[in-house]
Amino acid sequence: MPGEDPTHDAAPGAEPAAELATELATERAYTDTCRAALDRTDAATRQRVREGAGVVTGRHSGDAAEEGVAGDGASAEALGRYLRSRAKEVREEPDGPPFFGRLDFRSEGPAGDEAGEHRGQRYYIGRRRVSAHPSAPPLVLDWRAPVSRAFYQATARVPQGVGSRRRFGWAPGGTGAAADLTGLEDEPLADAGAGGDGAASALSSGIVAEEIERPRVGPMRDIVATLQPEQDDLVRSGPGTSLCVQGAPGTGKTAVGLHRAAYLLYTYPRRIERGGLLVVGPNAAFLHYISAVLPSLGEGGVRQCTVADLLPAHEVTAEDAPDAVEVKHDARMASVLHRALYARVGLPDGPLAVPDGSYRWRLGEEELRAIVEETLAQQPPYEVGRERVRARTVALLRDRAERRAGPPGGEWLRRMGRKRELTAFLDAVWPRARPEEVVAGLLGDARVLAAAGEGLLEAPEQRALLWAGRRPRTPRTARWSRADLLLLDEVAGLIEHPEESFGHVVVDEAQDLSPMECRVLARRSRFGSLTVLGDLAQGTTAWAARDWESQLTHLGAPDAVVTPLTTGFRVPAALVEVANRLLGSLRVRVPAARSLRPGGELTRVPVAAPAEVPAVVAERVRGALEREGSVGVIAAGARVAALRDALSAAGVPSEEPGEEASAARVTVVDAELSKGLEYDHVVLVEPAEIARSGPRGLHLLYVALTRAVSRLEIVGARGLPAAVAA
Ligand SMILES: Nc1ncnc2c1ncn2[C@@H]1O[C@H](COP(=O)(O)OP(=O)(O)OP(=O)(O)O)[C@@H](O)[C@H]1O
Repeated sequence: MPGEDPTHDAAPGAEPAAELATELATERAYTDTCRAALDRTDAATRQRVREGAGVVTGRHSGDAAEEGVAGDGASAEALGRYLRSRAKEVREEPDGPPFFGRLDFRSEGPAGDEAGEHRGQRYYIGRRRVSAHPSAPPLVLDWRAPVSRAFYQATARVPQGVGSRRRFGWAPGGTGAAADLTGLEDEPLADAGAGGDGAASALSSGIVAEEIERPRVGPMRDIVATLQPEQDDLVRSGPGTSLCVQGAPGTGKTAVGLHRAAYLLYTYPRRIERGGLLVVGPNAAFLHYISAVLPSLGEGGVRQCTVADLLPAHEVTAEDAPDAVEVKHDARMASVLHRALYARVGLPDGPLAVPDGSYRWRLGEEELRAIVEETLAQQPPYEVGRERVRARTVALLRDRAERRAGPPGGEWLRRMGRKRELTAFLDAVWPRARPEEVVAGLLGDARVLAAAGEGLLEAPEQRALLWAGRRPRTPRTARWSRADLLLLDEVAGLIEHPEESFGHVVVDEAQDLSPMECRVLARRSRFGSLTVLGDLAQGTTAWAARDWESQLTHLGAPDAVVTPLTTGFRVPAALVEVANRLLGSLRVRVPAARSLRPGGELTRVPVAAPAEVPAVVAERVRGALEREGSVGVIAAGARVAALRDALSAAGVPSEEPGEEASAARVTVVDAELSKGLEYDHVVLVEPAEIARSGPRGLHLLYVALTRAVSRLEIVGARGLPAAVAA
């Protein structure tokens, strides 16, 4: 590492202007060095990919070597894949600042000893590793490298050997060229007697405060330069651990989940990439909003989808009544379907005779029965069970044959396994099953449903499930509803484990998943781990979880540790206070949020007559547009169309959430879809309507109240719901 003065202890703002200017000039020169190295590495990577071989260099090279991708003769195919994926990033990765932080480790004093092998070293930290040459020491370390951890975790009380932490300020929207480096800030650590912890240091950093306050435009950004210690702890937990983050609104759950994904991919590329990493979000608008974060962290190619995207690809042509939807999402359905499937298995009702040339082998009913019963008791997937019965029946035949004429050969065994009589026996006791057949058989037949549902489903629930008018002639012609696809997936999973299985799954807004949806994910992460993100207070679906314990069990991660995050980075204090009033009415136990951001503007705009609301909203939006940042108009779903019309009549262009970048700064959003999103200025329309929009209306209002980064205007003719007004 270059650098003659690793213990540069300038206090923030204490430097004379001339000294700061010199420092800035030095850091700009370093920026140029990094950019030149990056350009060379990218060109070299492209060249190697064109040639289809070579040695992995530059970013990720450290972990790739550790993991043996390049070094130990692991297949050329793996190397090719690796290079191709890297080259893809080279092209796709947007330009940006080559580094955002610097660590100067101490060379003397007690903290110098703590520094260990890093004693006296200076490290720059960035989104990706930068090196001038594969064998040269890196110019910039990847933020995920082990030593970078001190950048996030070192405090004056526990300096971890760090003498000073430097943060860099870059012009927003710049390309990360030297001229875009606009400021720097030093934080001396390891000064005996200095107080403070991570959070205090974050608040005292002007650069962090500026980043948190920066107006929100476009999709979500990464927070890698300003991750807080408690967030970093979650990000860096190992691949074998499932964790659950119960985070109040705006505490960075989504950000933490995405950064953990990037961390796992970097640190455990083989383990995680083998299975693949999956990010699950509630809807397309949300996925669009978060889609740029992983690529900006250098990780393209991660699958980001909804639970519905994972389900069997049948066309949805039927719609369920609400009571049917509710039962189909209920955990009891898993047991009902299990029974319906296994109701097909029967015990043998006689002996089995299998011809073998001029001879006939006879197997007795008792021994056949034992095979079926024992296989059932082992609870293998249904299809595995069928093959197990076949194999064990053939083994019985082999014993007979062996006693008569010595051990038969492999060919004989294969021939026996394919015997018509044996397959007929299997079809009788353990018939093949297809998910469509099982589900159609259950929903289309009151007797089958009554048998499978006995003791599990009440009579009205069974009636709600039963296909009355739309009973199909065959499972092929069945018309499936959205919820039916969950049932089909469940049965498919009982028949055979899904082929698609992920090394790690990040689930956002997990409180909103039904038990049956949770099971879709549990099936696909059987050998992996989960990052479960959510907020019980923001549960708005009919089946939203009221506690994490049961939700985590449905997700197949009952041992996941639940960690609360309560420090909010989005909603300012004055607005958090309003939202917190609602918590008492929500019937869930969650710690209240507190805001890292002081201030916030709350305006109430009472409207005299309901008919005037759209025009008043348009007027307020026009006012909001005079200031910087995004504007979100949040309302009950039924109002959205009228509000869009009112805005367009007033000459204000607006868009729907998730639309590809357009010029509009205004988004009109159904409260249901506002989850996970944020706007600098929110115009909340008729909160009383949102509160009354269903059994979870107050939760929905809580979501809507917590979307504003700076300003919240509440517009309506119907007053505030009592729970908030209190
Ligand atoms: N350490 C941080 N530094 C800067 N900004 C941060 C930090 N943590 C979170 N933020 C910002 O706070 C906002 C909220 O983050 P995020 O959407 O991840 O929160 P959340 O807990 O998922 O919120 P919600 O529950 O409302 O969906 C985002 O703009 C995010 O970039």
